Amino acid sequence: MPPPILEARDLHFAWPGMARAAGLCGAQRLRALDGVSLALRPGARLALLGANGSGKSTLLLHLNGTLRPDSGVVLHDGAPLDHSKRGLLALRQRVALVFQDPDDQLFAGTLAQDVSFGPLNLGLAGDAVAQRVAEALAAVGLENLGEMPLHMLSHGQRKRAAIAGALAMRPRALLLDEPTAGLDPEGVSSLLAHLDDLNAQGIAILFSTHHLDLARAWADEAAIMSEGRVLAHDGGEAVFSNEELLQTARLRCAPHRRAQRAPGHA
Ligand SMILES: Nc1ncnc2c1ncn2[C@@H]1O[C@H](COP(=O)(O)OP(=O)(O)OP(=O)(O)O)[C@@H](O)[C@H]1O
Repeated sequence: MPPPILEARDLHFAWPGMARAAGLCGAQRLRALDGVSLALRPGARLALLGANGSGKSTLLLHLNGTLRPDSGVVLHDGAPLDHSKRGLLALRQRVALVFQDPDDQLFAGTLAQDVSFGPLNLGLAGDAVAQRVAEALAAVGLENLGEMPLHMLSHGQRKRAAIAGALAMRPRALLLDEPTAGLDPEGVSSLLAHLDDLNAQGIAILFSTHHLDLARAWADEAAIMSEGRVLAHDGGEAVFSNEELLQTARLRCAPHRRAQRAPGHA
């Protein structure tokens, strides 16, 4: 098995104010991450599954160095992350995170301007930047929309634009937080096809979701998060067929039954 590109080892993390909030509402949960370990290997197709609030986004923010753990360590190619400005710039050329809400990521006037931000920041020359922008837009099927103002793109197009911005850094690992949220079925299938192409080019892909069917359809391996812990990380079917595990992680629930109306009730 190849060594991991990224590895989280025993991460603990509490958001500021979490303990106080837990006290106020009587909750038991004091930390967003409670001893998380997870490895992402070259070429992986890994789904990070968990119910709302299980800690997926918090973990992804640790994997790209945005957050620093209270304890534990994230390794990139076997070395602890360097959180200096220079270290993070180097990391983000290798590991790109795409946020759940594209509007947290996109900010420049036109699509092409936005996607060129990362390469420009690397100090690349104009031709090299243009080349990267063209490649990234083509990889997500937005090659004809480069001059479009961002606010004129649909939500699905903005999701793909955010991925293009990440790809322009030519990463080896792409971390996607709920990439299908807000997409219609056609948008989901087109996004998965783009992810297939990227993975075929050797990019390791980790995406978070709470949709079991989606994870089952796309991923080779799955990690299940619950209450700030990784309960299991294994080949897809070993995880997806473990009903007890899926129920513990609140990824399966009893079907909703509509209440019966009283006889004679109009
Ligand atoms: N900015 C924040 N400030 C304080 N607490 C936060 C913040 N972001 C997340 N949390 C808390 O951290 C825990 C984990 O949240 P996180 O967003 O990582 O979960 P998630 O699995 O990504 O959820 P979702 O599927 O709803 O996006 C939750 O208890 C949440 O309330």
